[in-house]
Amino acid sequence: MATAVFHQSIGTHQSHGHLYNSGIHQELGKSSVRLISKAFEVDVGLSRRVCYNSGQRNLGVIRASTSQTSVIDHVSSPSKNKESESRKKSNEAALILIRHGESLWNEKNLFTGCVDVPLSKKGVEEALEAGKRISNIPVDMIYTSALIRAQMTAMLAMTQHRRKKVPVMLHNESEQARAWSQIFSEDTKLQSIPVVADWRLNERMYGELQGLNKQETADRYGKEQVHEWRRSYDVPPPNGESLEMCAERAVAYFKDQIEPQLLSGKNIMIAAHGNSLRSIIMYLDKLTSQEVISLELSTGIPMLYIFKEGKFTRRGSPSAPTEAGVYAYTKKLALYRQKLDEMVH
Ligand SMILES: O=C(O)[C@@H](CO)OP(=O)(O)O
Repeated sequence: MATAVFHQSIGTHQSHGHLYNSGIHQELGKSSVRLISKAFEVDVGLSRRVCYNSGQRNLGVIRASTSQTSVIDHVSSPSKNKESESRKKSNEAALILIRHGESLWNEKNLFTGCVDVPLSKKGVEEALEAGKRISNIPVDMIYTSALIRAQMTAMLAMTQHRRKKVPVMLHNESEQARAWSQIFSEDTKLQSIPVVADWRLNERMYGELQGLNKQETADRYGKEQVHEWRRSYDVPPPNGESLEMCAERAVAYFKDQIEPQLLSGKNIMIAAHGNSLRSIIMYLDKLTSQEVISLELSTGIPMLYIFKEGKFTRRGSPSAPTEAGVYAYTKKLALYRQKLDEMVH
């Protein structure tokens, strides 16, 4: 299978698969970073449990704790056999993936990971531009990470959408948050797009590299070592997540929460991060752990997939709202665009 590369590639370095030098833990250790790592470790622990459960595909417990919303229609969790049947008969749905626009730490060339940094001015512009590119594609639900740069990107992009529905953040963190954020008008609900934020779509936790300058780190530990930390599949950066570990929670979340929505015909946008999206694309495009090494995602470039009969087909990136080709991919997309045109005239 040809290696999938979106927009640009950083080259063809090979992963050597050897372990990182454990001495680096002491050298790079910073108490603030440690705190973040600790907080995250708790979550990673939980995700492991989620992953074991997710093998069964019937996730009553996880669903109950994460998918109650005031705006979303509930999708029941089908049993394994029924699921493969319903996959075959599934409705067609669009899936848009967007890596957040440039952040203030991308601008400074710092490892960011789970540090919660906002977009730069350029990132804001990229998010608006991404929004223009997808302004004719239907979006029924939005998933973002728990990090502000992905959330800003999703919200800014939606300001450009021609359908003018209002993205509404769902707050299911407590009973009170849920109760206090209810919408009491069915009409208003219909004009809203539920936005689900979940930490499992977060950037991979970069461990003790978080906050360090990428160039300085390469100068200090060698280009090859740093490339291995950044792009290999199974070598984690010091005290951080490898892509494989990131996939354990991001792909599990995608399968458990997002795929059922696609199966029911909902058009979905996911605004997330370079590495959480690399792991999801690896799953969608069935890339090998060798192929994913050269998969690079640029900031603010939307990628369109069509989900039909249980299969994901990558349709590339719409380059402009006026571009005819993208909307001709499927009848449904063409019709949607036509409706939007009629609404305006
Ligand atoms: O710093 C990070 O969090 C990521 C994305 O910007 O870096 P990398 O390019 O190494 O995946």
